[in-house]
Amino acid sequence: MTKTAAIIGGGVIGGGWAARFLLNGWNVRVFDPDPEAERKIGEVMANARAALPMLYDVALPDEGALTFHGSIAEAVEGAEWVQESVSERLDLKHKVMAEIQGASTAPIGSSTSGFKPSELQQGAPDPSRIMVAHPFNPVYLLPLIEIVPSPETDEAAIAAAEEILTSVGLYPLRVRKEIDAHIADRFLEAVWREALWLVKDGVATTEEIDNAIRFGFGIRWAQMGLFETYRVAGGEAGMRHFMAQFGPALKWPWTKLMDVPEFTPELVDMIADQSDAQSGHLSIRELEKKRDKNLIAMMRALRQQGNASGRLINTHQRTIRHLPKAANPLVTQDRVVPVDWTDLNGHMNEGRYGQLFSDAAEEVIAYVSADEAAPLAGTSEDYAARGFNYFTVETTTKYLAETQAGERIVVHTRITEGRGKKLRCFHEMKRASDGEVMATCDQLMLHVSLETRRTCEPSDEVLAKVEALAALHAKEN
Ligand SMILES: NC(=O)C1=CN([C@@H]2O[C@H](COP(=O)(O)OP(=O)(O)OC[C@H]3O[C@@H](n4cnc5c(N)ncnc54)[C@H](O)[C@@H]3O)[C@@H](O)[C@H]2O)C=CC1
Ligand SMILES: C[N+](C)(C)CC(=O)CC(=O)[O-]
Repeated sequence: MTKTAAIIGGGVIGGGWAARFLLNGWNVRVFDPDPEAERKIGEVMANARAALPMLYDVALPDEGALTFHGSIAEAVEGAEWVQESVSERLDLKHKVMAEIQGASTAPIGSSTSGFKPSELQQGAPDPSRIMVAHPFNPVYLLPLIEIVPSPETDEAAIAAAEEILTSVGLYPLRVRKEIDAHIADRFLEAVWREALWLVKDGVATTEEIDNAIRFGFGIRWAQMGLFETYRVAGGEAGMRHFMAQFGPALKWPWTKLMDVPEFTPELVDMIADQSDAQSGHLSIRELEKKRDKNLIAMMRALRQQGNASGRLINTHQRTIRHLPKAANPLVTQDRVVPVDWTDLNGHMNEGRYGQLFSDAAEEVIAYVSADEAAPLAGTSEDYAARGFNYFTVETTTKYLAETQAGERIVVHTRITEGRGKKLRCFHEMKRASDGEVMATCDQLMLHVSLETRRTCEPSDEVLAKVEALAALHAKEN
């Protein structure tokens, strides 16, 4: 049965939450008194629909239903999860929590950037169901959610939150003790404070500060964070040496510590003018699109390495992927062309067709070798772990129409020869929207032992599945 989330407050963050749940197959019920809320969420949804599917190599679940409601009580009806994302005012959050709990017993996550859960729980009918679930913008792409319970939050509610958020591809990080601004915003604020001083003191422009981040430590942080990065920087002696060498510098006046530059009109003008000079030629929507494409390309690179956010996406993908069903043809790919697959001609590069048809062949191998008892049942990875695979020895690809990033494509595969060690497939890549055939690939594979690295006969079970599929595909459609 389709699950339901209620989103209370549909601004920048509530819109992102709505998109994350909807694109993962949940129904979403929204309440926001702003008459513009529906339009704003529509714009976030458009960005999310263009972006999130590109992170995966399989189709996301069918989108849930998005509905708007006239009151909090109506919006939370039937919801398994309530996400509060109203403006950052404690009195408003208290009022909203009371209204939610007047109509629902579901666990509630608050998007608050700074308030502690015990502050949110003050005066609430049932504090045990309230916790902070702090996301990062854009919520539909960035996986981190800081889960901050107070001692009054019920363990079962926290466990439910962790399960729900993981199921939609998020990374719930439980914060051990409540503290103002949780973990990440404390860093962000410290960095921002320093940056304001550097601009005010004329040391750097907004663009130079951004360059100092994006050409250097910003890239490092995305894959190893802070401590692992510094451990490596300590050389062979690791963290102890790093601390001995750079620890004393913490006491030198490298930073302005807690001093905050006053937001005088001059400072605000200086920063806003520099920011306009840096990025004013692009609208916010254009900047969002640029940001989303860069994030997708970076996270897909981390997927290839199986690290950090990339590892999370790989794990999540396993939960939404399905083994192809016996059919003529077999549907071996259903996905959206990601931004990093295009080239300077602005279309999908020919090398990526090889990747796509290779992925389609992996699905055929997964189908014929599926062993329900095996740990990775239903993936070709599992067959390789059992010491066998098929190697490609010949392909002929025809490129029939241009393919753009963001297009949903399907691959239909037929087994044209399935005898002994031989497995020959004919793949047709089609545009999902109109069924136009955009490329074809004739691929011959041979069954191989990964131990001897030589061809060998498949087992009787695998061969029987290959032959049955070949017989099915020999029939006219
Ligand atoms: N903008 C950001 O970068 C991030 C914000 N947050 C947190 O998310 C929350 C929301 O922030 P934003 O989305 O940025 O603000 P926003 O101003 O874009 O959206 C707030 C929304 O709440 C709605 N609202 C006001 N009163 C309401 C009520 N009684 N019931 C339902 N909706 C109501 C407003 O109409 C507005 O659409 C805040 O707690 C903020 O700290 C968390 C992470 C990042
Ligand atoms: C600026 N902010 C404190 C609202 C930022 C966040 O809370 C998280 C983010 O997305 O950077």
